[in-house]
Amino acid sequence: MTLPAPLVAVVGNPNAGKSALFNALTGARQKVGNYPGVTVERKSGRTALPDGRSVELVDLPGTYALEPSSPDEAVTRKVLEGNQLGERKPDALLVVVDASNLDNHLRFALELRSLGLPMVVALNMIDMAARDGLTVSADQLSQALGLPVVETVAVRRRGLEAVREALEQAIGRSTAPIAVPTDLAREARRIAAAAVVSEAPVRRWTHRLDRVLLHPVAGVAILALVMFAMFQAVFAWSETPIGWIESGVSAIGTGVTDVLPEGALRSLLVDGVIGGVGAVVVFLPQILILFLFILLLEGTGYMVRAAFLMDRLMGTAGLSGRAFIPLLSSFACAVPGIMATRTIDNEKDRLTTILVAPLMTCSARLPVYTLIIAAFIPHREIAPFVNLQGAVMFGLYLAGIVGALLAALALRKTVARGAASSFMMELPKYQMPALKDVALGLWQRTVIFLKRAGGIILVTTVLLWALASFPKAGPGESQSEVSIAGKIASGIEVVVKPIGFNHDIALALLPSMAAREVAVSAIATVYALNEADEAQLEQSLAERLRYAWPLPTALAFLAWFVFAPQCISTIAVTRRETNSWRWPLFMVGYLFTLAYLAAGATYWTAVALGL
Ligand SMILES: Nc1nc2c(ncn2[C@@H]2O[C@H](COP(=O)(O)OP(=O)(O)OP(=O)(O)O)[C@@H](O)[C@H]2O)c(=O)[nH]1
Ligand SMILES: [Mg+2]
Repeated sequence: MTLPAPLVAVVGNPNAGKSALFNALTGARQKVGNYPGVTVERKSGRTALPDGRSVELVDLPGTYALEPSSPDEAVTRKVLEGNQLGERKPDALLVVVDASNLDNHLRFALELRSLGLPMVVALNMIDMAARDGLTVSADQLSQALGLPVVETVAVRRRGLEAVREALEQAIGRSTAPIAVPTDLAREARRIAAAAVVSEAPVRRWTHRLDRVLLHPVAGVAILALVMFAMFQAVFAWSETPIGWIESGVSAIGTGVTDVLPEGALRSLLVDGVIGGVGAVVVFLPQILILFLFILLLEGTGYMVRAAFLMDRLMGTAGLSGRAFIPLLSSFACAVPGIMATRTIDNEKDRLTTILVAPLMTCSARLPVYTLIIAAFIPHREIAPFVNLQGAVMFGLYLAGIVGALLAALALRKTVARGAASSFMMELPKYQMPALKDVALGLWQRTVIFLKRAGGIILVTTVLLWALASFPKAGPGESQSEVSIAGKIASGIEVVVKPIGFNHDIALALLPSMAAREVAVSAIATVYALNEADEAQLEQSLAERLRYAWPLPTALAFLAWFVFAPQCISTIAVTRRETNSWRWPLFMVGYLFTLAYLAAGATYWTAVALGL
């Protein structure tokens, strides 16, 4: 009776070069099949050891950790533990690691030691590492890791004989399991550092920076600080350019007033188009400052680190780490964010992400937030370099994020029951952001914003102008009460009065379903129609609001906008991406409920505090 050839499983992180090494070792002697019951390819082949014995190699899918997060990874784990149907338990492991990405790849290698199987480590891609200015020593790595390590360049067939020799020595040797270190990432970093002979400055700096920026406490604190500074800048740097746009808009308005005779056309242009759309356009500088920060952070390589830091936090809320990028793009707009959830392959993970994406503060909320903040929150330093206005804005963004995490947690316990799958990402080197890309990104945001202003916002505002202009108020009557829009608003007011909303807000709510910024243009238009008084027209919208609204009402309005799904496009894209009306309706329902409760709680708390 002949014994079957020893089985060696080729394992490692995705893209380590497993298949390349497997192909190089087995040459033409490969067989392809499927694991019974699962659609993962089983590729096996033979190679001859120096002593003439033959071993069977099986090439496994790339895996980040023993805890599987995908069906592929589940197969890998089962094979390694000898539980996969149709596969015997391996006699040894050939662990392939990428030399230029050692600390990431060593984590899995360290976990694998707990299986108690003989292991050989192929230190692959040393050519790529050398090109990056990194020299790694197989001997030093072997010592630090306590395993045989062989240098390979799989695609150039370098190191194949050494792998075969190492396998020959390893197979059959009894090996005790080594417990997985408690701080796996730190241990992997330590061992990787011990293996490095020399490193180019960029790589060294990247590692030094990462030690601080990826630290679970310091790193998160720095991220919060960066975000905080970003919102401070949104207010601090925008004042001057906003002043320019305001003067420009008001000059155009005066110009048109001078040229046209009094009448409906003049009112349409001055009160509707220029007054309404102009009130939104002034927020362009703030949006650009916000995106300048985001683009710079992306360009330096920091954004991926932010995702890495958030991964754990999102995991506790039941969100997949893959949700980070869709949620991050939802800060620009939930529509592309929701479309980006297609990269999440688990259905429940994806649904949860879609349902909470509208809670990320999109740039369309910025005009609303800024208007109310400028009107009601004093421009005052509460600490050195910390302005109250920026702090409130930061708080509103934070409220959205916290709301999203809590909502995800609740959804995971109810309609989208299940646990989140984690993922690992490759961290790029730090670099100077390419200014051309940043400029291009800002230009694109400008175009998007102005197109919205000239499109949906203009159309809705003109429509509202018409509804708010007719029928005309008689003497002693108020235009905003008598008009069609005013009548509709009075109906809505009944519902929103308990949460402190007034007639102005009730009037803005319906049209701002088309686009959130319309809340600003609508209020601006209605005020322009209402007040023929020249002196009042000279005042900015913020100044007029300050006198017209009590503070608790303004705060309730802010709280409302953190949660309310005031956006038809988001509802439409949710319908398309989930392929039914069920989830968009659910989303609208739960978000409006949250908005109502939050606004009410804010209003009554503020009233109780005597604000
Ligand atoms: N320069 C260089 N490239 C390599 C080396 N080994 C593999 N590659 C390349 O790296 C890429 C990934 O290699 P694969 O063998 O497909 O990696 P894998 O580990 O099987 O990846 P998954 O199956 O996705 O987990 C391919 O483009 C290979 O050509 C190497 O030693 N040097
Ligand atoms: Mg492969």
